[in-house]
Amino acid sequence: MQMNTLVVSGASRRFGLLVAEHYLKLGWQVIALSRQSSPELDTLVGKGVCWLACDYEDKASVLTALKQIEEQVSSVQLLVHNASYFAVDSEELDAWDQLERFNRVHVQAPALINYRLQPLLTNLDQPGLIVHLSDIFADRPRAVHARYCASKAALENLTKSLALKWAPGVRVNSIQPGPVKFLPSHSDADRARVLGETPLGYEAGFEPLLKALEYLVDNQFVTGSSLKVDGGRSIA
Ligand SMILES: NC(=O)C1=CN([C@@H]2O[C@H](COP(=O)(O)OP(=O)(O)OC[C@H]3O[C@@H](n4cnc5c(N)ncnc54)[C@H](OP(=O)(O)O)[C@@H]3O)[C@@H](O)[C@H]2O)C=CC1
Ligand SMILES: Nc1nc2c(c(=O)[nH]1)N=C([C@H](O)[C@@H](O)CO)CN2
Repeated sequence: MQMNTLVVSGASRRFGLLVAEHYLKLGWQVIALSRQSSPELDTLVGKGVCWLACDYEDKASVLTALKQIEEQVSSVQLLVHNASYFAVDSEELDAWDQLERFNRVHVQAPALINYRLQPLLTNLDQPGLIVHLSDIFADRPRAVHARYCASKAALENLTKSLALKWAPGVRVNSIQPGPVKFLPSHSDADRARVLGETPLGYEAGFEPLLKALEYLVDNQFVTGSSLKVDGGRSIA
């Protein structure tokens, strides 16, 4: 029986690393993309994960990774675009330059990879699945993150248009996380404020996102959908 193949970006740490580890344990062939590796990812490489350098801001880097993927596999069952650049609207970068960065990471690189790997994902018996990691802020933006939110909103729209375009051979869905895991840069005050705005009121970690991903993998009748995993923050 042919081995399932996962391609996941932003795999050096946090949620991307968890996804790579999870599917490796399930016996999948895992192709992990990131700008650099990490000690944790190196450990997974030692267990069989294929790491490819891929900078979502650099088209040449993405094209090189795509060539390497096409040389290694003849089909892909799951493609997870997790890579993300998260920042407030910059004082240093103007809207043009900062949106250039956000759009490359959240829109252009995912689109370039999706279009190129679509033939490897297409299967009428068991459609390949593309999952975009989006954000609840895509639908209900935060002023301080206006440019980040705009790029994630574009990713949401791309999710739906590609789901229409490539059905029934490929399914395309997004996951919209809420405050699942803070960054070290988040102050105690930030954390308290955010959790105060979240009805379930706690930092859930990445496991709920993994459960959402598994649901999308398992449920063959879901495409063009966005799954919110946010402790209720988007309705507060
Ligand atoms: N954590 C949370 O609470 C929330 C997360 N999300 C979304 O969920 C996803 C996972 O979240 P989380 O793990 O916290 O994300 P991170 O902020 O940890 O970023 C994910 C990865 O993106 C990679 N990355 C950044 N820039 C680039 C680039 N130019 N090219 C390639 N990779 C890049 C980083 O790896 P490296 O630097 O090694 O390249 C990093 O490992 C993200 O898409 C995020 O936007 C949404 C809302 C809330
Ligand atoms: N790439 C990332 N995007 C986002 C993160 C993150 O850690 N990495 N975190 C959030 C949370 O909503 C956080 O800001 C708490 O509200 C949004 N996007």
